[in-house]
Amino acid sequence: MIFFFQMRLVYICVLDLRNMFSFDLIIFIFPCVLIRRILYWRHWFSMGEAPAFCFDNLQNGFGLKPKGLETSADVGDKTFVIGGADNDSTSYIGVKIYDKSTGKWVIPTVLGTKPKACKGHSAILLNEDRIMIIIRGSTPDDCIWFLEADTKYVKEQRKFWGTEVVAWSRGVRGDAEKPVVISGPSGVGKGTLINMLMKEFPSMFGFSVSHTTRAPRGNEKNGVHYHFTDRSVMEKDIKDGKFLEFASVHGNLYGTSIEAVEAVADSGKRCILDIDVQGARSVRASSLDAIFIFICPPTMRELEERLRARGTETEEQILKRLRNAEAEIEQGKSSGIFGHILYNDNLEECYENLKELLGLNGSAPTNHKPSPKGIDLPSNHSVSKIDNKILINCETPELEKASKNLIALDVSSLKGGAPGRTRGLNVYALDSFSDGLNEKLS
Ligand SMILES: Nc1nc2c(ncn2[C@@H]2O[C@H](COP(=O)(O)OP(=O)(O)O)[C@@H](O)[C@H]2O)c(=O)[nH]1
Ligand SMILES: Nc1ncnc2c1ncn2[C@@H]1O[C@H](COP(=O)(O)OP(=O)(O)O)[C@@H](O)[C@H]1O
Repeated sequence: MIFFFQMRLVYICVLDLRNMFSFDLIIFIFPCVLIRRILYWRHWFSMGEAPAFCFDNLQNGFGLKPKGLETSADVGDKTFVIGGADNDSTSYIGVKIYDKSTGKWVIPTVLGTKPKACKGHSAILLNEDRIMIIIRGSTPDDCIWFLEADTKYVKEQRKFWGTEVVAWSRGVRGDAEKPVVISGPSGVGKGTLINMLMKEFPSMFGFSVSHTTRAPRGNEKNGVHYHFTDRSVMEKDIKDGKFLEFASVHGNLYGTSIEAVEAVADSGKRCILDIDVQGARSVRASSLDAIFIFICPPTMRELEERLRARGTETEEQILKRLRNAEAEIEQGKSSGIFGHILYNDNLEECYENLKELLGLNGSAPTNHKPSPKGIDLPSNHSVSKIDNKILINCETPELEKASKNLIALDVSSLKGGAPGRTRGLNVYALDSFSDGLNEKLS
């Protein structure tokens, strides 16, 4: 009996639906769709703009649908929308996040160097944690960027800021040589040894110009020896994540900006950092793979004589530096931070030892890598992805004449990343590229 009534109910429902279908169903469904669209658009109008992209079903984490100036990518339950103006200004590409779990839009804290606003870009999701952006019609050095959405760095920064965080990183071809970190007490001869190295191998080494709040000495130039900075400005830059490391040394603030190290690597040179033991410890804990060298004085008495003979500090400053020197030498020798300890007794001998350690004594080194060139992309191209290769199909009239017009970016050995550059991009033309175009990429 109950079964009979249930069947009857199902039958009536089906009949009702069939009756509704022609007219009633349309009346029922249409407002639902309309309300959903209005709710969806409301997000956009509350952001001050109309939707300029469409969400697509991404296959295997790849495939973004650019429309107008914006692209979007899903990472976990968040949709990252890239394009339009930056939150603060119209100069940079903006980022906003739609959190599907809460149904809310979030403007994230944006770290790293941001790419400038552009006429358009393509975007591809890589490894479920970063989005590669290819900027149309930009300069060769400025066309590949990475927006880190869920990398280790972003996860750490999210905890630190207590907000949603994304981080930009510029893509660079090839890899950089290991930087050299040189530490030692004030007056031991670090600057002297570094100057000798830079003078003998000017095309090989570049100095990481630190920031400091100390006053310049008579012969020191801003931007060459240090970036002399106000404490408040430097503290803000540190908070904004612009420094690889920083420390309070002899009562002043010193720090290595990420840009200082990356600029040297960009020029194809090996970066030298003259930093104190605390700074060396921070670099050691960072993702920067470096060689760590500690310079020791022959005796404390000799150190004092060199400091006094240099004549750049007041008596009070000299005494402070000498007091700090003992602890620094102790740490330099026993902390395990430094892979190499050199004694600077005789300057020439110490310099020879330094060169040997860097593989530079004997004949002039020949293994100096040329500075990696940028990628020369035409302004019109389309992008696709196969495994670890991004294929860029060029559409310029010049390239249409070529037998093939594909550029491949190999992203299988990416290194580094935000807050510095993403290195290790490998770029090549596909096989039957004409010779002239192959040259462009070499
Ligand atoms: N942590 C850190 N230390 C630095 C930096 N730049 C310089 N120093 C160190 O600060 C100390 C004082 O440097 P400076 O005032 O130039 O005096 P000097 O070493 O006697 O010539 C030295 O031990 C430097 O190695 C930096 O960017 N970070
Ligand atoms: N081996 C050495 N013997 C004697 N004087 C030295 C030696 N090395 C460096 N000096 C001198 O010691 C002083 C301090 O050297 P500097 O390079 O300024 O030290 P740091 O950069 O470590 O503070 C300078 O006047 C320099 O010419």
